[in-house]
Amino acid sequence: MRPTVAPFPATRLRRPRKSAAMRGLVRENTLTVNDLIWPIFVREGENVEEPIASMPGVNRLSIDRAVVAAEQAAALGIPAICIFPYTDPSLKTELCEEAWNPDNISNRTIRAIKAAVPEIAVMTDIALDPYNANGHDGIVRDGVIVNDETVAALVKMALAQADAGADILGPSDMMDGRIGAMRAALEKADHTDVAILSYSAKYSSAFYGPFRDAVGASGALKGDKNTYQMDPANSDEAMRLIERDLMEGADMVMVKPGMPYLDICRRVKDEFGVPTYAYQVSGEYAMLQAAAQNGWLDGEKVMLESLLAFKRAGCDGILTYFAPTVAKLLKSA
Ligand SMILES: NCc1[nH]cc(CCC(=O)O)c1CC(=O)O
Repeated sequence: MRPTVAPFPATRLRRPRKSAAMRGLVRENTLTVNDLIWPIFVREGENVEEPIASMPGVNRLSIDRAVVAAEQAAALGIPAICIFPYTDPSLKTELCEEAWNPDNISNRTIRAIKAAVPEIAVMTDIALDPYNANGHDGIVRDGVIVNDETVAALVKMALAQADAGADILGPSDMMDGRIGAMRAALEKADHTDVAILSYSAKYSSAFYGPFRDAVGASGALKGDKNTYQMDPANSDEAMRLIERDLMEGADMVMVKPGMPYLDICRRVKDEFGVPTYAYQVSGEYAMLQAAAQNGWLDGEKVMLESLLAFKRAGCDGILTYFAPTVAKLLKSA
């Protein structure tokens, strides 16, 4: 970069910060409603909005309420909604067959939303944990999460979601080879327009705790996910995973969690220049909400600041539980 700072007082870097008008003129990044993907949790029932204790302000919704949420999101201009299922414990098995049931809670929600609000993009989650008796993202044999058998199951899951009308598939399982296998299966099934947003750099993080409560996987999970999710110590490895998933047919890539991993977001954008997303995960949401509820932080301000930081780090969009709140704020601003 060429030097742009003449010696003081020729340069006074406070000049462009003098007023809101000046600050607006020199602002490098902005957060807009187009940057938001809203994750929601769905469950059985009718007219149900069940609070999740560790995620204040977030509810598990029955399908009819999820459709209303999608209508509200579309009215606010939110481009995409992402569906996560709370599965009845009686449907969880070792082989996770419910995951590719065309009529599971997730696939019925996709159909209901696409029928009522076709303009909103529907994203899904592809991983076995909500359907697995042991809470893992993959099939477990003799204590080992088996890769290739899991990929075969994930492909069935992906096809069922595409058949239900999903616009964006979100593989969050971290198995090897799953993007290529899904892409090939989608092509073969004539689902040529279904996008894959790969959770490529997904870390084995303690920030997922509240989410596991939300989908009812916390109690079931034995052990940790360290043999498939990434070591939080690594950064070069994330670049290899991103490149691998792009080469296998991912359209968009994700870094997860968000705020503690902004360095990874920046590297991905700089090295690959592809549509890059971050997930502001449940634990990040819980931290900000808890502090705001105690009056320790200004909730609205930290919400906006945390999301703007993702844009500055190079992200094209953010999955955030704050999506409807922030969309309303941006609309009224
Ligand atoms: N594979 C499931 C999945 N998909 C998204 C999240 C976390 C989202 C959040 O914490 O908000 C998880 C949890 C996990 O990997 O244990």
